[in-house]
Amino acid sequence: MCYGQTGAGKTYTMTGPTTEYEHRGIIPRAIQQVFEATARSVEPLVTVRISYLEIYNETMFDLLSPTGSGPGGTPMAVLDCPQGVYVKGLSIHPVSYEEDALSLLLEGETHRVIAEHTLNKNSSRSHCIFTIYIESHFRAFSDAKCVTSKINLIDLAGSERLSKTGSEGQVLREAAYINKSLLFLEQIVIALADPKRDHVPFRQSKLTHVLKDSLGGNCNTVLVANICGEAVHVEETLSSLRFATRMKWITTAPVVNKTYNQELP
Ligand SMILES: Nc1ncnc2c1ncn2[C@@H]1O[C@H](COP(=O)(O)OP(=O)(O)OP(=O)(O)O)[C@@H](O)[C@H]1O
Repeated sequence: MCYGQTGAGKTYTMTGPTTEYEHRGIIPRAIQQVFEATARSVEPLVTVRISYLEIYNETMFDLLSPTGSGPGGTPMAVLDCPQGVYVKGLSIHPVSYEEDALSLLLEGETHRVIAEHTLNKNSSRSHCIFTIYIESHFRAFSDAKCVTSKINLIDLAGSERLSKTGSEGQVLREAAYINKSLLFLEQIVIALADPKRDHVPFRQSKLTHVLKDSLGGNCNTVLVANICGEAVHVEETLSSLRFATRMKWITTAPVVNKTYNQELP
């Protein structure tokens, strides 16, 4: 997950420039590694699926089926289930090759909401979650075993000091949603890091609810704190580093998601 002030390079870190493959971002690299690993493994029969969710102004959109999540389409909702949270109505696409997954990433990118302000010509106005679902079936066991995993690759919208971005109208309204949802995220992180807190209010925003099992659940979480190095941004830099420090206080004890006696395809 990439976190930081607007224009600090979160989208660049996650996706990289479209023209220079050698500088590709974390998402294309993760896709590559997943497919390299599946090609190497002989025993498990692996299926890989992809979804791409956008949260814009507290509303969820399916970047891989934009009309489906628009007006009149399937309403999307975050649901809690024993295996974790999932988004009802979000399309999930099976992919067999790295290129298929990269095409879906590119397709989703073209549907993201962006706008221009003083600090970034192409500022993301939404939080985006690219998810890779991996299911491995092992036939060699007497009881067939299935291992399921999920990688959430998250490009958060950037926090904005309105005095610096000079945003107006729609862009200003978007900034208000972005700053509010990042504040809720920070509150969740503070609550998760406090062992005495017995209630963590994940449901107070779509972002925190969707990320419930990526923050305090059965997961490993890596945060990239993007900062602008100039002295003029020192306050935002300190704020991002404080958030990153709080994230480090959260402890999780992930276990492999195994199920037995699954019907093999
Ligand atoms: N490491 C880098 N090398 C070259 N260019 C970069 C790098 N990081 C960021 N940039 C450029 O800086 C600009 C801002 O980066 P980017 O859009 O990734 O910021 P952001 O943190 O996602 O901003 P926002 O929160 O507003 O969406 C872009 O033009 C991007 O190409």
